[in-house]
Amino acid sequence: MDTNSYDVVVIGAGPVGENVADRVVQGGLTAAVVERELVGGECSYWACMPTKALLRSGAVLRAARQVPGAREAVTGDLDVAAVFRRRDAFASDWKDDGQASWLEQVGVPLYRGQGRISAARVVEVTAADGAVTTLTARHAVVVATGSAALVPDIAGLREATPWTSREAVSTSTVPGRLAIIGGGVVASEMATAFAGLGASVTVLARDGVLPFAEPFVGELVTESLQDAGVSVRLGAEAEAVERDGGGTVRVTLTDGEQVEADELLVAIGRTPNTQDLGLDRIGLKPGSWLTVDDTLRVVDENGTAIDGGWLYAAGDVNRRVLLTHQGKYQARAVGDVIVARAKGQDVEDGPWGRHVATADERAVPQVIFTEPEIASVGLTAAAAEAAGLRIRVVDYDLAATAGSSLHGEGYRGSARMVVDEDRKVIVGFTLAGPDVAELLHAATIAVAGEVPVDRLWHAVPAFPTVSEVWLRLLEAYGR
Ligand SMILES: Cc1cc2nc3c(=O)[nH]c(=O)nc-3n(C[C@H](O)[C@H](O)[C@H](O)COP(=O)(O)OP(=O)(O)OC[C@H]3O[C@@H](n4cnc5c(N)ncnc54)[C@H](O)[C@@H]3O)c2cc1C
Ligand SMILES: NC(=O)c1ccc[n+]([C@@H]2O[C@H](COP(=O)([O-])OP(=O)(O)OC[C@H]3O[C@@H](n4cnc5c(N)ncnc54)[C@H](O)[C@@H]3O)[C@@H](O)[C@H]2O)c1
Repeated sequence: MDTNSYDVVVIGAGPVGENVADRVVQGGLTAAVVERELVGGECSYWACMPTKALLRSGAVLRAARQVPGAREAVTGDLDVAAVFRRRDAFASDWKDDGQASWLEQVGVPLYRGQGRISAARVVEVTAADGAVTTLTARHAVVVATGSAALVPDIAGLREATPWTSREAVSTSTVPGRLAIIGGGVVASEMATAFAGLGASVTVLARDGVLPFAEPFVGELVTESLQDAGVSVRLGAEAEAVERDGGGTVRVTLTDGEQVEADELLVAIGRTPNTQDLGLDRIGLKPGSWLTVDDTLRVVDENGTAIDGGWLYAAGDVNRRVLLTHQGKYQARAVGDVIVARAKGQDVEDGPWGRHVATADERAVPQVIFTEPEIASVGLTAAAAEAAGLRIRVVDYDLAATAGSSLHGEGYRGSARMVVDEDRKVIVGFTLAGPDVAELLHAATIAVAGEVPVDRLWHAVPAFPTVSEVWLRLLEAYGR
């Protein structure tokens, strides 16, 4: 048995773990990373990058078809094999040499295998050949093990070998008929992608389509999925599933109706990768999400850092926000706070301080790459009200800007600004429309920067761009 000591041991080399280790090393400490699969994690190989590659070709084709002059040049349909080849390249053909060598370059040793906490500050790594290496952390262990698709206990579902996001994202065949359980982000993006690739898609959206977003988001995405031939079954709940000898999957709904498909994708949320992590060795429950304080230190049910505070959790596994960019933001905060604590420096843990992830609560940006694209930051009107804020909501038809009419024919979209009336700052902003992703950061700056609405009148959007919606929203709000 080898024993190796580092200042920090990071379990999980997804986007978050990689960034924690890098940050710690930049701060002058040593760090090692443990990874059981591919360096780069879910995001690089089965989530963000390959899904967006699957979606992009269809989006470009739709965009070209909306512009006279370009439309005439489009004479065929998507080249499905070429779409999959591009996806493969974005998933680095499911090889992690590039990211593993980046770790080497930044001075972070990689231990391949299953990491398990065996005692305070001690991590055992079991390699594929069964060899065990023991790593000791002088200052901190950071759990960045991410999450996996949640498969619910629906009768017959597991036996029917459903797809999770992993299979959907990495397939190289388009099923003739694809049924999807769920109406969230994965369901909406994959319905968009596979409908574009030629599948006949049915979405079983028990709780609606994108129900956590502003209501117009679900309406617009549902409408456009239906225009693309997708059957969107709002309120449909799967009760039983079976796959027959011929490979057909039959989903029986609670109302007795049956939906048939060639593949079934389950997309109802995530479960933390903490099952086989040794949590029981330190008094925590295997399989549970790890609760953290504002400096990302794992805490017990009373909010007390466990065992003197050597254990941190960042990224999906702490359930604060299940998004890559937000996990990497946490990674920067957690890397810096571990360095500060190790060096006896001041910890800036007040709101918006250097060592906390305040934006997780009120300023999370997200883009959903459906048709139309959805770009949002901060609170929805409903969430702001639930948080007790006195708000005013301003809506604007995005298609009414000069920029959007130039963008393409039949532009459909909407924008909503949620203003905290007591502080006169924007606390939420949602855009739905073609190519709105790149408009989002302006809103993120306004929300995180708490820019007063009066000052925003001086932030003049260029003409003729879709960003002119900012001016229209301010005009509707008044001054
Ligand atoms: C289909 C899909 C599309 C998505 N698209 C987007 C998007 O467009 N934008 C966005 O921001 N987010 C997106 N997300 C979310 C994003 O993928 C996650 O938020 C992100 O991957 C979380 O990063 P992480 O490092 O916390 O975890 P992960 O990426 O899950 O990485 C964790 C790593 O830890 C390893 N690991 C786990 N347990 C152990 C152990 N015991 N020992 C050793 N190694 C271990 C795993 O193998 C993995 O490599 C998407 C998610 C899905 C499912
Ligand atoms: N573009 C992006 O930013 C992007 C893309 C994909 C995934 N993600 C992230 O990945 C995570 C996982 O995505 P997801 O779509 O799996 O989860 P989700 O939380 O977005 O949506 C899951 C949906 O399934 C519904 N649901 C829950 N249990 C159900 C059941 N038993 N039967 C039917 N419906 C049920 C929920 O009401 C919810 O609407 C999300 O948190 C998301 O942030 C992000």
